Amino acid sequence: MADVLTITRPDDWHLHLRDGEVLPHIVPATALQMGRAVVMPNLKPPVTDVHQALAYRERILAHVPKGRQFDPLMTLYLTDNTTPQIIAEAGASEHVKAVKLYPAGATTNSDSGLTDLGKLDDICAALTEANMPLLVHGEVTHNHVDIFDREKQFLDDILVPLVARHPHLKLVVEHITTKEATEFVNAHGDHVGATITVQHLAYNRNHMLVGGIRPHLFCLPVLKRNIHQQALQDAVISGSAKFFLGTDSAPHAKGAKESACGCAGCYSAYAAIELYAEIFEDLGVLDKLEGFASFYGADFYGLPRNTDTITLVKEDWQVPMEMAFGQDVIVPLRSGETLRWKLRQ
Ligand SMILES: NC(=O)N[C@@H](CC(=O)O)C(=O)O
Ligand SMILES: [Zn+2]
Ligand SMILES: [Zn+2]
Repeated sequence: MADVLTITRPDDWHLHLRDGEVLPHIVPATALQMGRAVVMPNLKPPVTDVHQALAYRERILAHVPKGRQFDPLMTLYLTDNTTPQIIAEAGASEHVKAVKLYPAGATTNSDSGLTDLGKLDDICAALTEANMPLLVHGEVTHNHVDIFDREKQFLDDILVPLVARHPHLKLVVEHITTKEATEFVNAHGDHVGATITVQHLAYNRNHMLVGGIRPHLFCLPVLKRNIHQQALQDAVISGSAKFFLGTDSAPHAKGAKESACGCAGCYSAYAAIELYAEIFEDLGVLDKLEGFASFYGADFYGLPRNTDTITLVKEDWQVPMEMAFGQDVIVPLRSGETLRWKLRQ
């Protein structure tokens, strides 16, 4: 088995960088690996127009290590006040690449999200016109729907009719977690894709709940049963260009996760490509890593593929138990464990 793996530089098509005093601890991790990242807009308050997105982008760029060319691809947060005019402005801007739909109450900082999904039609028409993708956190939020069924129900109730009404809309179902989501994506044309995280490939709900509750594996959409994990693994094994890398790396301070009401989100960006490499190798498809990590997302967004490369070497290293996070600390995914691949810097 090869001990050195050189691939085209990857991109992260779903990333939370947060803001303020944690940026110096969070931005370099991704900038050292990835050429670009789609930066999620769920700040407090959320990023809702081009002006705010460009200001946030500058705050991010201030923490990119010298000598690295890292391009943050910005997104706007859809609220009840988003207009087709705002979408058109985003479409005309060089640095805003997509719009993110959070159903109100679905996840971290989603309280400004869309309360009336009926408003989506005008937005989708404007997005189609601008050839910009709609990124969705695909979960319904009704109290009576079981948390493990919320993604499937969103597909059935919202996305199936939406893509039927907007057949040319580019749609990314973010951080998919179910067999049904892989089927939905596969059943549609090239304009429907999905991101897949490290944690949803590597774990199922047993890992989170058997033998004690592991708050650092809690993210949204929540880990599902093993047949769903296997469906996601099958999606990447298939090598289909509809599925691409999106870490959904979502750091929260240790205390906010190890709490009576713990926050959702896993921090994987510190070693994103190494973590995916290990999974792809375990699945016997290391040769499919480059397409998933470096080609298919760029192709979907209609952006050029990166032209430089990164090299991973087979070298055991131990993940720290904690990492700096502003005044706080964060517990990274696989903290204290040994990883097999290391990015050569
Ligand atoms: N994935 C998560 O569990 N959390 C994300 C929000 C999100 O992507 O849904 C976060 O911002 O913390
Ligand atoms: Zn989400
Ligand atoms: Zn996310």
